[in-house]
Amino acid sequence: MNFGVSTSTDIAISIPSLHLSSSPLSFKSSATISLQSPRFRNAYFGSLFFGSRRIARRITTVETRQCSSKATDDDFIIEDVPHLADFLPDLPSYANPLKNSQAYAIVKETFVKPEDVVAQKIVITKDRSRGVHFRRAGPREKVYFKSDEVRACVVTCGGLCPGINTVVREIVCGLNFMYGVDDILGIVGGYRGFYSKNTLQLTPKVVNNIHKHGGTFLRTSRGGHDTNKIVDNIQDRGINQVYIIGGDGTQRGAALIYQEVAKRGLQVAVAGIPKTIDNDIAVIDKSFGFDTAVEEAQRAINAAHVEVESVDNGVGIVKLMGRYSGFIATIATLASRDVDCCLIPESPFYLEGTGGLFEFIEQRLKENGHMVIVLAEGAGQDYIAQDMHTVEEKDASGNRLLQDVGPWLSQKIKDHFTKVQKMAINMKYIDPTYMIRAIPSNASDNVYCTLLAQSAVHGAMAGYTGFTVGPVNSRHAYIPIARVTETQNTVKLTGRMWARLLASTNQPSFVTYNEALCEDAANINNAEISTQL
Ligand SMILES: Nc1ncnc2c1ncn2[C@@H]1O[C@H](COP(=O)(O)OP(=O)(O)O)[C@@H](O)[C@H]1O
Ligand SMILES: O=P(O)(O)OC[C@H]1O[C@](O)(COP(=O)(O)O)[C@@H](O)[C@@H]1O
Ligand SMILES: [Mg+2]
Repeated sequence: MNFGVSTSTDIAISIPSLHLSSSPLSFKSSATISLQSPRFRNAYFGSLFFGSRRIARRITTVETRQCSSKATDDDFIIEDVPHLADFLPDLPSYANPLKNSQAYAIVKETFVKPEDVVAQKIVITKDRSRGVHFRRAGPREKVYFKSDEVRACVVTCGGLCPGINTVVREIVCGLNFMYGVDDILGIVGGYRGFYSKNTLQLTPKVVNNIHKHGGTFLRTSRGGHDTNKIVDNIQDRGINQVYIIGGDGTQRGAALIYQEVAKRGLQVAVAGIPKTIDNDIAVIDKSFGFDTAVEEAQRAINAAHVEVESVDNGVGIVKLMGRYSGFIATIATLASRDVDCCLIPESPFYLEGTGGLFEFIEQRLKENGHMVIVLAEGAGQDYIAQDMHTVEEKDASGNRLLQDVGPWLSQKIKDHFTKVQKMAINMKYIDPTYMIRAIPSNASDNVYCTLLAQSAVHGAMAGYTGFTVGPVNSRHAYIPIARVTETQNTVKLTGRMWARLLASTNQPSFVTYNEALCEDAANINNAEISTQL
């Protein structure tokens, strides 16, 4: 790895954020540090097996002979994931059986190098910090499980999303075809299934066709996470690899399972695969099924447009999913070009007065005779609560239950134009909410799901645990679970994506720059963290 300096000289580095090494480590920059060396791992994991390790490396001595780039001090941070050997130091390792597999026999570099990392910041400025890096996903030379000793399980939790069945299928096939594992259990009905339901035996044959169907073959649920009962069950059943497919709530639950497993000193790898239709999972580029959902949303938007184009003063409203994050609405709007206005949870809007929604609707109706509004289900929730004096309710997982913004907004618009403006409008309201997530994934999401599943399998076999897998700047990485649960991914009002949307629809932005800054900060900090288990 080249740290932006010479490729052939010795580089002395020290690790200032960690007090475990008093003398700087010295290594060849071309071969780089071995993250898997027992010295490295034991030194930095001993007391830290509950969380991610944030390892800041400052290159303190640099000689530049071959490289033209400027030699400067440089921050290089790796946020690494735990490994079973951190709390089971005597764990034996074995040669990876992939070496002998037909699929990988002709691959030039079968195994990912221990020092390969994925940069979170892809656009960097010369002389500025390179930021955070994650361990690259993929098969490792050594595995920490014998194939015939693996007893894996797969569970799916939370809401549906296109592609869940593909991930389940590919975990089963990946374990079986790549690593010869044939003891794989399906946990039925989400987290509570660990202690309240019988398991299913999963084989490549059993899961062969499930990717062609929407939903989850394993069924799912909200609530019911009881860490002790779950880990007792894992222990009782002799499970040693746990694959957990779910969103932010699920990943929080997975982190607790990992911690309990580590506390009990069990040789159990816990791997999270992020799933959510809302695309609200931090760090990763995009969640699987999102593109499929956006594509399906186009059909609803198109229908709304056709309807309102054919009548006088047609106002179409399409409500799409997005509890706290308006990604589906934003991207569906950008993709469609038939949308006049997009309303998302991150951006508060107002109806009356100058710059308000009513004024904009009136203007568009005068100009075009019709208009289409795309509405994320989480938009305007505070507005509705104020207007209707509603009491906040939560679902079994602790997520806020939303007020139905679609009918509320439709009624407000109708009332305003009939009563106040004395203008008849033709309202067409379409709510395809569940239709966009209850479908099988499209081709590209299927490929994405396969990569996620195979990366998770490689990671667990290699002994990594407490990780979530996902693409970071298009490269799959192992990300510490805590990193994906500490914040939620939201549409940034001060970002270029939202600016592109505003430029494309030419809708009012409803907020000033300073308000947008505040909203962005609040959306990150106030992201509701479900606590009810
Ligand atoms: N903070 C938490 N700690 C432990 N488990 C949680 C937490 N939040 C949610 N869960 C569990 O994760 C599962 C799914 O959570 P939910 O929020 O419904 O969906 P998602 O994972 O898709 O966001 C539920 O079984 C829930 O009990
Ligand atoms: O009716 P359900 O199944 O609780 O799901 C509704 C919610 O699920 C979501 O799809 C998000 O689900 P997750 O939190 O599981 O990703 C939201 O968009 C929506 O508000
Ligand atoms: Mg969620």
